[in-house]
Amino acid sequence: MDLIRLLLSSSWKILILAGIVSLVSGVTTTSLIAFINQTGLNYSTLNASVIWTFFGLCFLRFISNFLSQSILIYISQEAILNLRMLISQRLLASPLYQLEKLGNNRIMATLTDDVQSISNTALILPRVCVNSVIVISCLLYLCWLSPTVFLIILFFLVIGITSHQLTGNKASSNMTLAREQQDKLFKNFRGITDGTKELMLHYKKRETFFKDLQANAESYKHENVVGMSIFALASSWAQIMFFVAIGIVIFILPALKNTQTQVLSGYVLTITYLIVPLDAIINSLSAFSKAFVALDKIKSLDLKLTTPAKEIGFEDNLKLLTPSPESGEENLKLLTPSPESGEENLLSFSDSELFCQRLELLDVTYKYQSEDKYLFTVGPINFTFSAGEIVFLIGGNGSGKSTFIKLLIGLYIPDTGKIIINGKLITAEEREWYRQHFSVVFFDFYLFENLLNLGKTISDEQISDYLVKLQLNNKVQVKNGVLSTTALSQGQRKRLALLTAYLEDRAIYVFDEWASDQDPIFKNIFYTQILPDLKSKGKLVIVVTHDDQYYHLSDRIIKLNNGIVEYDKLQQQPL
Ligand SMILES: Nc1ncnc2c1ncn2[C@@H]1O[C@H](COP(=O)(O)OP(=O)(O)OP(=O)(O)O)[C@@H](O)[C@H]1O
Repeated sequence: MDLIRLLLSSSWKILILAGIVSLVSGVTTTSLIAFINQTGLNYSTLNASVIWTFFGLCFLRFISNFLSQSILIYISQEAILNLRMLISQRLLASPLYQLEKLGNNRIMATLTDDVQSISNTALILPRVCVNSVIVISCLLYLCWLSPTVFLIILFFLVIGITSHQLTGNKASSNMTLAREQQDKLFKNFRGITDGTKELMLHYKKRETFFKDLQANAESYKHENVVGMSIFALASSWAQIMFFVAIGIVIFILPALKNTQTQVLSGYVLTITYLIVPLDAIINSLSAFSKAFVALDKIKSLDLKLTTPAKEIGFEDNLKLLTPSPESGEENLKLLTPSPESGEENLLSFSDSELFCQRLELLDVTYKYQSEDKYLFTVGPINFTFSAGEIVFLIGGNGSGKSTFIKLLIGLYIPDTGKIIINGKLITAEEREWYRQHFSVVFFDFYLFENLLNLGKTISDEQISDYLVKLQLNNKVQVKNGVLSTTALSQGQRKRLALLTAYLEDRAIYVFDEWASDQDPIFKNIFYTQILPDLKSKGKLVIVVTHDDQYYHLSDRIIKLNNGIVEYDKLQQQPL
């Protein structure tokens, strides 16, 4: 509920307006029924003013109904937009280890399925609101017509709704189980997209994989069928309660109390009209139940969506997320920062701030940990790096090189120890700023087609020159800073990643096994031309490598073994 409050808090004024217009719409609907009831069945009172009043009410009902639905549609879509932005923003602000722990499947399932479930309710929410007003005003009208009839209807309404709620709880637990299966299904779907080649090649593997997928899909279907059927049962029961109520009013009431047929038909008209909106409300409850399951799932990601970023100690992107704790309003505004407000400038650091003379790591350690046990520890690590140095980081598989790199560049937060750049200690406040010193090509890099030339004035011609140097000019063109394609071989894509790093022109370069999938000629160019070129520009270059034939070209070699520095030596004859 906190989350819903937060999502709607930005549009509370429009929400009040929607409430007023919905009220007008509902009251007009009931007035129309009352009007038909009072005058329509009595032809002797028919005159011009009655007809004008009738058409006036029709017009008011049309306008207010249209307006209330439109406003509510706007509000619900705005809430979805805010939810998408909020989740994406908090995901980007979450510590890397938390995202790695959640895994891509859960994150993707939330960004697509959970947001979709909430979107579905957003589409029916306007109708539910308008229908609720109609039901309430019809009930009030009934109460005015006859308190006895009102009490009969209310009695059956309470029985219908209570029994619906009780069975609905059981259905919700099935919905929750179905949602759990959805996470597993997403894992299977990733297997299809990422493991297509392996699955195509191996019949047995494909068969086993498919069986697992089928089991998960069937389990998902089963839980949904059970959950939905329970809801269908509950809805049918609630609806039949209403017909029973009508039966009592028509068949039993006249026997107990002398009631005119005309008055009786008035009750029946009102009650019959009540059934349609009530039916719509009851039928939409299953969608709401699914949305609550989705909200719970989003909460379980522990992204702390409703807590202001400042209070939850997200060390990252603090400057991007500075909500006002009182209302949450500021939070939502900041989801779409406007250039005029200057908010976009908050994260742009001037290049003069981002130099690196000296980078020190003092007793830095990091532990991967699961609930109860430590899985792997890196450190304690003590290094001092200087500008214009080429450092090779070597070690066997699983020795901790990539973990060390993530620590060094500020993606992992050290458990103990200090990182100091140019004499400045890096604390939570500075971490975002600190990361801007690095250009990194990760082993599992991601290539953004259109994020090539950020904030720099580099012409397409200059970029084309780099493409020539990287021997990619026949494959890729650049127009307005956007690459024509990234559909290339793995080695060529890695060269494009290198181009991105080059254009970033940062103080420290880190390459995680960059050369491993380059051909011998380009591997040679990398070690003998590109690295010295960066060094000559005063960059600190850290290279994770297994290419021992080039070890002599570094200024310094650091070897890791089981997370600990095995040796750290300066080369006799560096480059
Ligand atoms: N997300 C993680 N959660 C838990 N343990 C991890 C995680 N990532 C890596 N590890 C553990 O940390 C150890 C070091 O991994 P790391 O990726 O740093 O090694 P590496 O030296 O880069 O290996 P390689 O040369 O194979 O890339 C591994 O033994 C692995 O078990």
